[in-house]
Amino acid sequence: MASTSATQTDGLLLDSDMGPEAVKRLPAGALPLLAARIRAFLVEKVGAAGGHLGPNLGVVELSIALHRVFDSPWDTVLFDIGHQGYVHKLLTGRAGRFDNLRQAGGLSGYLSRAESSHDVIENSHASTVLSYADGLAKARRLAGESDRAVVAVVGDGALTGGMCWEALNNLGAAPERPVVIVLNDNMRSYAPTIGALADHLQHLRSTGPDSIDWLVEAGEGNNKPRAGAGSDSGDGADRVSSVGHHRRDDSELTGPLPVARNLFGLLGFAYLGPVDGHHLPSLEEALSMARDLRRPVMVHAVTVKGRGFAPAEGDAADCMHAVGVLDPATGRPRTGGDVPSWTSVFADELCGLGERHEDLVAITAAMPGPTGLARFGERFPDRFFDVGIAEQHAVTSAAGLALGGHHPVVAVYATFLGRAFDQVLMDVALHRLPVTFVLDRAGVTGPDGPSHHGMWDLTLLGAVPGMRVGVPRDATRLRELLGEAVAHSEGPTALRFPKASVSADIPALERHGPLEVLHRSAARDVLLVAVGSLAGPAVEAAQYLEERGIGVSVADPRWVLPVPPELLELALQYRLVVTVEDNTRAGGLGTAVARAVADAGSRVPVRVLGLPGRFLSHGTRSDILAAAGLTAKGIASSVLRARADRPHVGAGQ
Ligand SMILES: Cc1ncc(C[n+]2csc(CCOP(=O)(O)OP(=O)(O)O)c2C)c(N)n1
Ligand SMILES: CC(=O)[C@@H](O)[C@H](O)COP(=O)(O)O
Ligand SMILES: [Mg+2]
Repeated sequence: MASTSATQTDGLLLDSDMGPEAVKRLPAGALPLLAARIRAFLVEKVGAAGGHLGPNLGVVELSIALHRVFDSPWDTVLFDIGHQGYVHKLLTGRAGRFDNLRQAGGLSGYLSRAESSHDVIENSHASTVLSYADGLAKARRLAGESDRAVVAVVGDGALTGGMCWEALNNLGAAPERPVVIVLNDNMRSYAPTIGALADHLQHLRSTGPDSIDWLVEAGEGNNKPRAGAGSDSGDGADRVSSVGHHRRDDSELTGPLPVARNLFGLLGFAYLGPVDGHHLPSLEEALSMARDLRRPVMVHAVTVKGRGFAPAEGDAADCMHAVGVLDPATGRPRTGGDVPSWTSVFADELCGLGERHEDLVAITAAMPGPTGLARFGERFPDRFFDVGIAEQHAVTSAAGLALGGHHPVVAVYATFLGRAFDQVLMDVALHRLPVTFVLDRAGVTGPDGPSHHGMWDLTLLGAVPGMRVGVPRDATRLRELLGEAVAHSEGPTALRFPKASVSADIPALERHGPLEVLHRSAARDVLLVAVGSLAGPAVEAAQYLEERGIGVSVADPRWVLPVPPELLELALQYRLVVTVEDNTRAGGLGTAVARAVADAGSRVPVRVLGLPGRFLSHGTRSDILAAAGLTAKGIASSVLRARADRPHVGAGQ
């Protein structure tokens, strides 16, 4: 085999237009150098911009092998979540675009059909990939294109999500639809993956192919047992890699397939593995076999999250799952102010409440660290539950805990609550159960793009009978509202706060029930109703307008949904009401206030300020809020425009 010089490899492989064909043409001997170059590239670019470093370092060889064995985009290679798609992007002509990774107008941190025909799933919510694969495989078969492979890459964490098992139930029963599932098993979500599935994967990893007791040959159904493949059964099996992928001679590919005695084999999948997910020859062998089997198959690849970058591999917390700007030499964060985050205020307060309320329990869906529940779990291990990436289960399990006399706190990112809306509505609210939902990353999150903005929770929760939604404007109100929420036993409550440094405290001038007045004008011109952290910009806007002779008062309802009667009473005293929320305008607080004012028979105009009713691309939180007019300047401009539209409306009309 001709040796490939480093220069040629370097020059050829990470050019901005390098595509899968170039990767296929590479001699096997050049691949370790390609992998090393990709790792160095990832550390440099993700260290400079922030992003998902650990997950992508773990799939370098897997992504190379996928693009050498399959012909994307003729074959479809799907990634679950897509946070581990950087290497795929590098191998599909986008190496030159990583300098503005996750920045407005730049490369998305997830897959993007606008970027490439090689990208399919844009949704970053976990556990969807097998269902997409099921649908695509059906479409390929109906089009007579079953020769186009459908490959689904799913993580061990995502496999704890219920949707995966709904899809496996369908895929395993359809031998005529040859979906290739690639399980990227790095034993972690953020933290180590929990549950019986994780235990089963550990069994498969630790016992190697001998764990595959070839029970019976498929097809004729004869019951001739076969020795464990990969052992010294003398059946010609030989290990291709250290982890234990075994090799069968070609005759076995055409003959009836044995059934592996493991979860996937018993569900109808051929099982190939465990394969060393960093050993390229084994990966290419297993993926080629999977491709040629022409039936549903699970390739179990064992990888290391953060592989090849010591600070990530050794990071016990989360293997640098998602990082900010780093020093590539040390892996240490370059930024990181000392202003506490909303999450840290919540984490501390919940621990304090846990001391005072023995009925308090906490539930996370595989995100103890990012949601702040890890501290509660360390303090109260018996009252803390990580259920895996399983928000639907988290919510209904919380309902069960509430039925058992506890007050569960379910902490999830706001965007992921949508996954469990039916459970919130029918398993919790219908039974009027005391469950508190704490929605972190509410509103615009920024670099994680459209499926990560938490911009629909007020709309969803506003439709839930008996649900009370609190939105703190600062740390003091977060502590107050959390205490009020866990003391509320007549039904569910929810609190939401953004991915940001916590806002400076804004004292109240007056208190009317749950509502606080933050800025009072003698003239009852305009009432600004500010939701949560937008109170600061609203007060700033009011001060700006007051200097220009326009009387603006600012109210913070604190408990925003259902609309407090005190808010309606106040609104009816003004000539114009303007609501401001970090939520889609479609059906949030503003819509509820407008409806309450109309239902009261009043003609006071209500102008709703919020996020536009469309998907918002990635960028910084501040830029996206500014573009939506949700800054002091934007709010002031909107008030001026609203007044100009209705110059003569009197108070209380
Ligand atoms: C429904 C949902 N819940 C939570 C998350 C947050 N999240 C992003 S990546 C991740 C861990 C995924 O673990 P795994 O599937 O094993 O992939 P890995 O990061 O290990 O490659 C989680 C929980 C999500 N994207 N979707
Ligand atoms: C992919 C995923 O869902 C998260 O890892 C996402 O990147 C949010 O991370 P933050 O915790 O930085 O908001
Ligand atoms: Mg994982």
